[in-house]
Amino acid sequence: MKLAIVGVGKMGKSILEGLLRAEMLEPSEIGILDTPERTQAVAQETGARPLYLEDLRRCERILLSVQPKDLAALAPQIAHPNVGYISIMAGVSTAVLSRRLGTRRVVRCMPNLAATIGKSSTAITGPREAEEAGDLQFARALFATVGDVYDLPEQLFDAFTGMSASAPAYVAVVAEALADGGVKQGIPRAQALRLAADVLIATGELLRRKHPAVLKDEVSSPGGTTIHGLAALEARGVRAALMEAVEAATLRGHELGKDE
Ligand SMILES: NC(=O)c1ccc[n+]([C@@H]2O[C@H](COP(=O)([O-])OP(=O)(O)OC[C@H]3O[C@@H](n4cnc5c(N)ncnc54)[C@H](O)[C@@H]3O)[C@@H](O)[C@H]2O)c1
Ligand code: PRO
Repeated sequence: MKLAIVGVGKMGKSILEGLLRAEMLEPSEIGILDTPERTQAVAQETGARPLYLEDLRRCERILLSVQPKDLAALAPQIAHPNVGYISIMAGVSTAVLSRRLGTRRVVRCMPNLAATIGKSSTAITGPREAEEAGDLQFARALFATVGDVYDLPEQLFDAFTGMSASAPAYVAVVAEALADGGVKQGIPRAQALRLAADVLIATGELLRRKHPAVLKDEVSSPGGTTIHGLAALEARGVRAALMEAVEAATLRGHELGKDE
């Protein structure tokens, strides 16, 4: 078995689907382990092989996509000397992974939910032993099947998590609030939600071509509608709120990574 995925929830399943879509591995080369019901359902849907804990020792690499709180109980059951580990757990450092799993063949990755549609931005880091064993190279290829991959120094991982990985939730709140604003002014709910999604997608495309400040200035006619809307946003401290959101999420990453 080339790869076992432990935890095929939202993220584990997205990555599984990405690597199957890209034909990086055959379904028969991938094993999955979750609750019995979830394992069965995802195996049936994707063709990946259902695994038991004892099968993991025969896998070349294991992708860990369980919650950080589940690592302590899980690690002793899955620690095998000849396996390379790839983790997407928020906050959990390569040092903690190494200690818990008893190997330096550990890779820390941080994708985001856009992996579901092949548009994740994924940060990757790992020690020399993971590079030498080909684990980093494997992880780069794996995450390239679900979007863009960036090598990132580990000290920036919690910041990357608080910004890029958490951002889909921040932006979803912005979309919902925009739609609420439209509904308050009389636009039907379904139409308001569609308009909010469309303008976020289009603005994302524009932001790839021009600086946010330029885009903002181009939309804001002198004495027009937008500058009045912007003044209201500034009065409510929207910039500070977003910066504080990234800081709070980054600090939570530090906390999640503390190993007792
Ligand atoms: N959701 C995101 O946007 C996102 C983004 C980047 C990273 N992450 C990280 O990815 C990891 C998974 O997040 P998710 O959103 O997919 O969570 P999830 O709850 O959807 O999936 C976790 C899965 O792990 C399974 N699981 C729990 N304990 C297990 C065990 N001992 N053995 C096998 N399976 C077990 C659960 O049944 C569940 O299906 C987390 O560590 C999170 O920090 C999440
Ligand atoms: N979702 C995970 C969390 O909220 C990690 C980043 C995105 O902890």
